[in-house]
Amino acid sequence: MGAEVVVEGLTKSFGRQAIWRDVSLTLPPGEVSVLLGPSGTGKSVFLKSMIGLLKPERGSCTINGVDIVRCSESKLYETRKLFGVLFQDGALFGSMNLYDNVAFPLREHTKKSETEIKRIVLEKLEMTGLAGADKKLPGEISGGMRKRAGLARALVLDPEIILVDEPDSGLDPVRTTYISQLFIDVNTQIDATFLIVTHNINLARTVPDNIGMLFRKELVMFGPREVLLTSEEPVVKQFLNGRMDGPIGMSEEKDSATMAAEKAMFEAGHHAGGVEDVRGVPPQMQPTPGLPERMGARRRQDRVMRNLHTLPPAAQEKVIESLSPEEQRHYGVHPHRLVGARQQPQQPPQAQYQGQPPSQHRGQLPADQVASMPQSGWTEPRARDPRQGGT
Ligand SMILES: Nc1ncnc2c1ncn2[C@@H]1O[C@H](COP(=O)(O)OP(=O)(O)OP(=O)(O)O)[C@@H](O)[C@H]1O
Repeated sequence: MGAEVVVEGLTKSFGRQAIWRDVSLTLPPGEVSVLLGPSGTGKSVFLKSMIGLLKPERGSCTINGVDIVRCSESKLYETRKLFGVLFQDGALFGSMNLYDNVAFPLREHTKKSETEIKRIVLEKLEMTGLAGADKKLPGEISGGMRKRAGLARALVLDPEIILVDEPDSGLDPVRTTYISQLFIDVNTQIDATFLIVTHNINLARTVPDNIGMLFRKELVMFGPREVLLTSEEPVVKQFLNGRMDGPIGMSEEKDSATMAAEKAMFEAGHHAGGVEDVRGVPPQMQPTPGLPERMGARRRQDRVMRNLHTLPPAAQEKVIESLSPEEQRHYGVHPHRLVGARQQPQQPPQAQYQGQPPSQHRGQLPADQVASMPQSGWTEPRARDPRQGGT
C-alpha cells in the first residue's frame, strides 16, 4: 500500500510574496487525490514542497515518520525514493529512446543488472500501453505517448507516492480520458498514493477519491470528492463551470469594485462564458475490466463511511447514493432518508473540508444511522520505514 502523506500548517512564500499559508491535509494511503486551483495559486509549488525541492517556512510534511521540511539531507534523499513524479511534458531526454529514458533511474539509483533492468522497463512500458515503442525517440511520438513514457519512468523504482503535474496539458479531451484511465489502472495495480494537479474539470470530477482546492493563498477545501462536487461555495462553482461570473478574476481574486461592475454586466445579459451548468457527482472511473478490485477505493469507502457524519449533508447523500444496495445494507444506510436540519451534524475534530454554510445543508443522517456505522472495516494506516534500497 502507498504511503500516507500528512501535511500540517504548511506555509510558503518567496520573499514578500506569500504563496499559501497554513495548508493542512492528509493524502490517504493508496487513494487518488486531485488538487485544483486557479493559475498561479501555487499548486506546482506545493508539489515541489512535498518532495523537498522547495522549503516552506512553517509547517510539516510527514511521510513514514519523516518530516521532509525539516529532515536531514540524507533522510530527504531516502524519502525522495518513495516518490514518482510525472512532469507536464514527461521530462524525457530528447536524445534517448524510450527504453533508455525509462531505464535511466534504474541505472542511476540501483545496481541492477541489465537483464533485470530490461525486465522492469518492458513491464512498465507494457503497463503504460507502450509495448513495442521502446526504440522510439521522444520527438517521434505524440504528447500522450510522451506522458505515458514519463509515467513508465516514474514507476520503475516502485514509488509509494506518485505526483502528477497537469497531465492534461497539451492533450485533447479523449487522450486526457485515456491517461485518466491509466492513472486509475496503475493505482489499482500498484496501490500507490496519487496526487494530481490539474485544471481539467472532467478529470477532477471522475478520477479522484478526494479533491482539494487552493484559492486566496489558502486551501479552501480538501476531502472526499462528494464534498467539493456538491459545494455551494461561489469559488468552487465558478471554477467547475469555467465562468467569469464569480470571485476568481483574470489574474487572481477580484476586488469588490470589479466584482460589482462585472455582476452588473452579466445581469445586463453579457455572456459569462461556460457552455453548461456543471454540477452533481458523476460516477467515478473504474479500473479497466479484467483488473482486480482497486484497494484504494475499498479503503476509501470504509474511511468515508466511518466519517460520514462529519461531511456536509449533500455530500453524505451522494456518498450513500454511490453505494450498491449490498453496500448500503452493510453500512446500515439508505438513500433519500436524510432528515431535516433539526440536529446539527457533528463536527470533526479537525475538519478536512470547509466552506459549507449551514443554510445550504439540506439535511443530515438520522442519529440511528450514524450510530450504525461500522468501525471494524477501517484500518488505521501504519507508518513504515523508508526503504534503504533503490527498488
Ligand atoms: N522558484 C520560485 N521563485 C519565486 N517565485 C516562484 C518560484 N516558483 C514559483 N513562484 C511563484 O509562485 C506562484 C505560484 O506558482 P505555481 O507555478 O506554483 O502556480 P500554479 O498554481 O501551479 O499555476 P499554474 O496553474 O498556472 O501552473 C507564482 O506567482 C510563481 O511566479
